[in-house]
Amino acid sequence: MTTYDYEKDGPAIYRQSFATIRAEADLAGLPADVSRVAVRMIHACGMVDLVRDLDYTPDVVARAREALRAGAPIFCDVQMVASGVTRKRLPAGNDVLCTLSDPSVPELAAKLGTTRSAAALELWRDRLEGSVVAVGNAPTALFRLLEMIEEGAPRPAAVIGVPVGFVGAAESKDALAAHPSGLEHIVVRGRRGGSALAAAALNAIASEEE
Ligand SMILES: C/C1=C2N=C(/C=C3N=C(/C(C)=C4\N[C@@](C)([C@@H]5N=C1[C@](C)(CCC(=O)O)[C@H]5CC(=O)O)[C@@](C)(CC(=O)O)[C@@H]4CCC(=O)O)[C@@](C)(CC(=O)O)[C@@H]\3CCC(=O)O)C(C)(C)[C@@H]/2CCC(=O)O
Repeated sequence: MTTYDYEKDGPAIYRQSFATIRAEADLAGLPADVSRVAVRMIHACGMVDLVRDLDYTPDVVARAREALRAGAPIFCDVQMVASGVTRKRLPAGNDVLCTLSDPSVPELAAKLGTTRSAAALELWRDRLEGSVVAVGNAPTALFRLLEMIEEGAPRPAAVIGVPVGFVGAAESKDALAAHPSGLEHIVVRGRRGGSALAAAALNAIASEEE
């Protein structure tokens, strides 16, 4: 049997990863709190050039952290994002909610003529005010959130907007960044994104430790 020489110490793997990211990624222009979030996002996808596409409002990390400390719920577009949130990092035992699998959603989507991901946001309204929203997959969910806010829905405290893909992903993130409501946000411009990135950003925001 071949014996491979590889690192088996979990904390050592993390230390080495973060040191590599800090050596290779150009984090110099980022505020300290956004830089920590960027490191975690790069850690989740292995792309040190992600920083190039990162866009954010300067207070997004502070506002999201404040909301979480006050007990705000976290709304996720898909279960993959919700599953990636490390519960023990959450400062107030915050609820992590994904309404995509609610039995009412398929019918709602058919009625509204949209995806299930977008229709599922109709079930967020009651607790949307001051919440933290993490969109890692579905561009239609992010577009729908912006439409709902224009229609007068309550405002979340912050939005992690990193849907991935080729249809609507870049456009939905551009729309969030340019939205007249001035929502606090962090986005990865362009096609890149994904549930793992959304969860990593959320986990970094939730606790200050690296
Ligand atoms: C168009 C959709 C896209 N999905 C992508 C990538 C991935 N999706 C996975 C999975 C398992 C799920 N995707 C759904 C959200 C499903 N995906 C869509 C929709 C058709 C529309 C969303 C939109 O355009 O905004 C969406 C269904 C819907 O009606 O909303 C999912 C609900 C489908 C399902 O299983 O029923 C499901 C979410 C499961 C959950 O709750 O966690 C993948 C794992 C793909 C796979 O199964 O192979 C993958 C995960 C990517 C990630 O990191 O999250 C895209 C690329 C985002 C794509 C949208 C853009 C495009 O260019 O096509």
